[in-house]
Amino acid sequence: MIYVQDLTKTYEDLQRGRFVAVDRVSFHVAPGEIFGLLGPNGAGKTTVLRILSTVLKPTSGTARIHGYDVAADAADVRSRIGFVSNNTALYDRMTAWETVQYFGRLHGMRSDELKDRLESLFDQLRMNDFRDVPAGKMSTGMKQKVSIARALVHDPPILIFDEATLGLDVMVARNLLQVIRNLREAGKCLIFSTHIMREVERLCDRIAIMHRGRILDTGTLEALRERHDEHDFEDLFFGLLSKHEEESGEILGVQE
Ligand SMILES: Nc1ncnc2c1ncn2[C@@H]1O[C@H](COP(=O)(O)OP(=O)(O)OP(=O)(O)O)[C@@H](O)[C@H]1O
Repeated sequence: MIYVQDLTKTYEDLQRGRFVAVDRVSFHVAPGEIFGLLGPNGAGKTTVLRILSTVLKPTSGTARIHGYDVAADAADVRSRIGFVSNNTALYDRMTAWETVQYFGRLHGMRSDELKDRLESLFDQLRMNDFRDVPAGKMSTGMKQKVSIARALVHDPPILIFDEATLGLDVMVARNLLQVIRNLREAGKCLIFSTHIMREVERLCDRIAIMHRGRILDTGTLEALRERHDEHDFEDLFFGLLSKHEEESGEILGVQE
């Protein structure tokens, strides 16, 4: 289970001064659910996910993963999550098998248990034909599969996908979406962040629409359509963003 309450992150930036990248964001994700975080570039998605994965500390607010606080119990949180982004660095000289094995060992897995887990993961993700290929010679799609296997090796209950389909061809991207659906069937708690509306429509059980650090609305696709009286999801998305821009503009206007 993931609980996020009033999460806020500010950055000190030379150009912008004190900049609020994430502004009082709240949501929860249940086991067996795919929660979509949808927003344009700069909305704050990656910042939220980095806080959940304990890489960044929140400025205020709380996030709990499986009962553990991301700031106070970082090690407990890290052992319970798998994080997949589109730019995971891999060691060029390590093969697919060695890479995933290495991360399994880091998670303290025993050799016999790890061997079985690797066999099953390499089958599931169809990675056997490049088991012994070093990362330096892999295609983007192969590398992405290694990153997914690496995130899944310790069988975490929580999985976070940050723009994970970026740069993948349609076959590999579809395959990844199917892997995510299978993980939902297995009862995992999943967050999937993207700016691609179609992926969210096809995959996510509930969706949060994020813009300029704020969640503008959250719900199932049906609930969002009903609430905003708009069937076309793209129109709904742009409508919400424009309304938010107008409202922020008005507030700025008053202050000036
Ligand atoms: N280290 C940092 N210092 C200052 N500002 C930052 C820093 N990291 C991110 N930001 C700013 O915070 C805002 C949110 O960025 P974030 O990467 O979380 O958005 P995003 O929704 O993931 O966007 P994208 O899809 O482009 O990755 C942006 O305006 C970004 O410039």
